[in-house]
Parts: sequence; structure tokens; C-alpha cells
Amino acid sequence: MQRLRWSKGQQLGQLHTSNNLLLHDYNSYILRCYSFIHIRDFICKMDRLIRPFWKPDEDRNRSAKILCGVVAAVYISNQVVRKIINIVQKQQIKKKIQEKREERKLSKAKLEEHLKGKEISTNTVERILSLSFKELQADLQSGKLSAVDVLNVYQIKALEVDKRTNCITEIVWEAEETALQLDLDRKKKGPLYGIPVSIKETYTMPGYPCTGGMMFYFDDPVTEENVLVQVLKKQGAIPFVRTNVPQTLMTFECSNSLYGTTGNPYDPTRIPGGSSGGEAALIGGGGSILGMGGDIGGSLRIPAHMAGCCSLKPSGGRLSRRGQNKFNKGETLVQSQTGPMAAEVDGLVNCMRCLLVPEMFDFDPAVPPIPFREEIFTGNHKLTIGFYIDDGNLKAVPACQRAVLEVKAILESQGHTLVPFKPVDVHRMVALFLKSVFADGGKSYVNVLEKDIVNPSLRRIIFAFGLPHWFRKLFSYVAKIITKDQFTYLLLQSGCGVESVTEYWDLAMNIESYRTDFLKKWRDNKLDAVICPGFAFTAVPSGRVTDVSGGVTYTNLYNLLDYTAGTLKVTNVTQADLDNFQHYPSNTWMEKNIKKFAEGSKGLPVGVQFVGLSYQEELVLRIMKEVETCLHKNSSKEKL
Ligand SMILES: CCCCCCCC/C=C\CCCCCCCC(=O)NCC(=O)O
Repeated sequence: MQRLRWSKGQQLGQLHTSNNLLLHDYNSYILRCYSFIHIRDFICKMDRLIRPFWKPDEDRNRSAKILCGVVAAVYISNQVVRKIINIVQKQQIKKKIQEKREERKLSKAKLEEHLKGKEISTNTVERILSLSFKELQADLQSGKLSAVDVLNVYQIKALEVDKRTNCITEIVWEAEETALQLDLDRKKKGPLYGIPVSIKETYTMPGYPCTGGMMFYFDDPVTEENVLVQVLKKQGAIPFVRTNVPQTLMTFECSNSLYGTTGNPYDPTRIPGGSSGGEAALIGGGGSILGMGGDIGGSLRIPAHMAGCCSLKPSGGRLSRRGQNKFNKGETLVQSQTGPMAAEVDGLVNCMRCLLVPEMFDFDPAVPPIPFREEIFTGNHKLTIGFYIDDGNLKAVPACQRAVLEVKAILESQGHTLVPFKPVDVHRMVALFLKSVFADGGKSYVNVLEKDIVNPSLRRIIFAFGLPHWFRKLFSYVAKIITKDQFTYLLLQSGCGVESVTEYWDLAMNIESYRTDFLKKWRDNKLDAVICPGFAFTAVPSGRVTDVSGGVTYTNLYNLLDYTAGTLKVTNVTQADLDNFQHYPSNTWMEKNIKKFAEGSKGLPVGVQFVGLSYQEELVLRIMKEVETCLHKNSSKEKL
């Protein structure tokens, strides 16, 4: 592997000699030209070179013309060579993608064959799949069920869900061996003994690619196992499949050229959300009871809401981030946080309980050593909870509004006090967020995607991110006039990132000042927690995410604040919700798109978000559990 640097020290990224040799050599040559030959020296040299070809008495204009011609010819041929190399490279990538797809297909077929050979009865499958998290845990602990039986049943169901949604990227082949070992060693049962766990593709596991949906990272060697995977295994859990993500992870589409597009288990023509979309599709479809994901702008919560499961985005690095999402490591103002996803809140609670243990604090000393605080989770004092259905950017669609109001009624019936709340200026917030996550103007993503087949859903945005900053900023005003969308304007403006260290420090200070203002409002309202829409809308058709990307303000607010936030599926879209669209505004481009994409959305899941201050994971889980119990959701294993 070699590293290539632009003259100003900008890192282009890691290049794999196998893949990029041709372009690497060519790039090095061109870079050397740009870096080492000062332009004036270059012109002098050219001047000396061509001087013998013109007569001394001739006009210098002629030499200037020749010089310009030569420079233009060099520039054009440079572009042509680059284009040709790019085309050749893309062909190689396409071939490789095809090979990998075949390998994955074969691997899944092989597992299917293996499971068929075991002749597991439909009865056993249905019985095990119908167990709630607690029941499954109890049956495994008591020895009523073996780890291998449970694993095989979930493998069967996972493959079935995968056929409809394409949510699995890799089968974890050592899972069965692990289960057999656990069954043999019954005395040493960890609390998660025999629980199969699905793992997001961005979690490092040696032997498995960790790409974030980007071909560029496919051959990156994975040496270190993700800390949470290590702890889960120590607690007896069995990682059994790895799941799909969107290309770059910075969208909620869940599609990439390497693994393809993941569909929603409720309607495979629609998105499952992202970036932990493969996880949500699998869990929402019943193929996994517990999974692990990550979230920098909503990636744990958007998919839980759209594909019908629950998730928790912890705060403050409460769970180790080591070995997850290596793709934007240098960006530390808003960080991607790891967290669990599950079919029921009990899955989230048990997972947190089993992760917040000395082993994790030992593996990653950067994690604050705070164990799971049972007293907060089981507390029963009455709370003051803020609620809102419109964050001031995009109004939530009728189904998402209704879901919040239903949860509000449930919480009131439990004796809590619900008060209206409005977040502090979300446009100010999203500008800070976009400036942070695209601090380099999106350059690192654009560079990496130059060597990939760009997902169709990202093409427009990648093109925009490739334009010069001055043009993007100018165009943002035009876009604002055309779309009337503040978010589109901000994506183009703030997506340009920062120009200097001073600007980066200012950005950090402005984030702090937003956090201060928000906390003041929270304290003024004497809030313990907040409930709000899981997202602005329910699952949209695949390929259309950039047409409605403004919905992200409902989730990324709590990343910028670094608060705890969980999502729970509470209802499904009804005909009445769709009829209520007549009251939904259609002033802006995104509002019109949201309305259009809602057609045919009846039956889709709808989640609600539960928010607490930093380090309030136990409190948020307590409220989620209370609501889930009231909803009589002992099990979210809906038959789809
Ligand atoms: C330069 C390429 C970037 C492509 C993405 C552009 C889409 C822009 C729209 C909205 C921006 C913010 C979306 C954030 C989505 C959340 C994803 C997330 O949380 N990922 C983190 C993770 O998976 O760890």
C-alpha cells in the first residue's frame, strides 16, 4: 500500500498497488511535475525549447501562441490519459464487483444447503422465532435450547429475509463452530450465551471486508477486531452475519456498487433507511434479534424508524468506537457513535448491560467506565417530557406526527407531564453539522469515489461536491430560489467546509455555543427527556434519498448535541394518515417530493424518537420500555 500526497499536504488516500498501479504511476508523474517545476521555470524551459524554431526578428506573439498551444495540448492530453485510465480502472472494478457478487451468492447458497441438510422442522423454526428476547435468553440459559439450534433457526430466517431485501453482505462462517463450542462448555455461560448477533459491515472483523460500501477499501487488511464484537463474544453472543450500508455511510439510502441495494422488509421497493440499513432490514424482517450499528447523523435511528425495530444511539462515547467507521476518523467535532439495534427494547437494554462491563473499559480505556445504572433504568419517579412534531425545517408527515401524539398520550396516562418544546434554530444546527462532517468540502469522499462506481442515488451530490467552492456557493443561491429549500442551500454552502484552521476552531466554538443555547432551553423547560418524530417521513422509494435529504434534521440534531437518543417503532401508516396529507404543505421542492413518495406507503412502520441528555442511556431506555409495554409490544416479530 502506498500513500499519495498532494503538494499542499492533502492526503489523497491509500492506494492499493494491485488496483491502482496504472493511475498511481501516472499520478505520481503528474504530481511531480506540478510540485517540483515552478510554473515560471516551466515556461522558461518551454521558451528555450521552442526558440530555435522561430526567427529572431519574429514577433514574440508567435512564441506566446505556440506556448499556449503546447500548454493546452499538454493539458488536454493529460485529461484524455486520465479519462482512459479511469475507464480501464472502472472496467476492472466492475469485473471485481461481479466476482465478489458471485462469491457472496455462492456463500449464501452453501449455507442454505448446509441448513437444509439439518432438516430443522418448521415447528422448531416458528417456535424459536416467536420467542421474545427475554424468553430466548431464559431458554438458552436453562439449557432448554442449544446455541446451535438457535443459531441455525436465525440463519434460516436471515437468509429468507435476505432474499427479499439483500441485507446480508457476508455470512460469518465461524458462527456454527462458536455455537458448538459454547454448547460443549455449558458451565461458562455468559449473559448473552447463544444469542445470535448481526453486525454492521463497518465493524472490523478480521477476515471480512470493511468498506463502508466503497470499493476503495475492499482490500484494506482488517487486523483488529472491533471492541464491541470482542465484548459481545466474551458475553456469549454469536456474530452470525454482516449487513449492508450505503456507499460513504453519509446517506440513508443503503445502496452501493459492491453489495447492491437493500430493500425495506415491509416493501422492498423502498429504502430501509441508513446507514445501518442492512441491520434494520434484517431485524425488522425478523431475521435477527439483536444487531450492532453506528450513527453520526441518524444511522441507528432512521433505519429503526423506517424498517420497524428499535435502536439506541448512546452519547459521549459511552460505547467504544474502536473498530467502527474508520472512514471519517479525523473529523472529531461530530463523531460516529456505536450502538445496538434490536427487535425489542429488552434487546437494547441487555446489550447495553453486557457491553458496559470492565472488559470494554479495559479494551478501550477512552470509554468512561460507567457501568449500566440499574437504579436509573428501574426508577419510577414521574418525568417532565418535552414533545414536538415540527422541528422548524420540515414538518413531519401525518403518520409521524400521530405516532408522537400517541406516545404523548401513553406517557401522560403513566403520570408523566408532557410539555410542548421546540428545538433551538435547526437551520443554525444543520449548518454547523454539515460544516463539520464535510469540513474538507467532501473532498475525501469525492476522491475515494473517483475510484468507484458511484451509486446512482449519490451521483448528483457527488457531482456537486466535485465543483469548485466558489461555484457551489454561487449555485446555492440559485438552488434556494428554485427549490425554496433552506436545507439544499445549506448543503451546498456549509458542505464546502472550512478554509483554515481558524475557521475550524470557530466552528468548534459555534457548536459549543449552540449546545449552550439548547441546554438552556432544555433547563428552562425543566425537561428530563424529549419525544419527537423518528424522522420527517416514512420509507421513501429506493434511489430518491437526495430529493428528501432535509429530513435528517430530526436526527442529526442529537448527534451535534451529543445527547442520548433512541428510536422505537410504535405504529404503521394508516389510510387516515395518507388522507391527512391534504393538510401537509407543498411549498418547497422537498415537501412536494415527500408528498409524492408517500403514495403507496400504507402499512409502513413508524417510529418515535426518545431523547435524553448526555449519559442518560438508562433513562431513555426506561421511557422506551414503558411505552413499549403500554403498546403491548412483547414482541416486534410481526409476521410480514
Ligand atoms: C460527498 C459525498 C457525501 C454523500 C452524501 C450526501 C448526502 C447529503 C445529505 C445529507 C447529509 C447528512 C446525512 C447524514 C446521514 C446519516 C448517516 C450516518 O449517521 N452515518 C454514520 C455512520 O454510519 O456511522
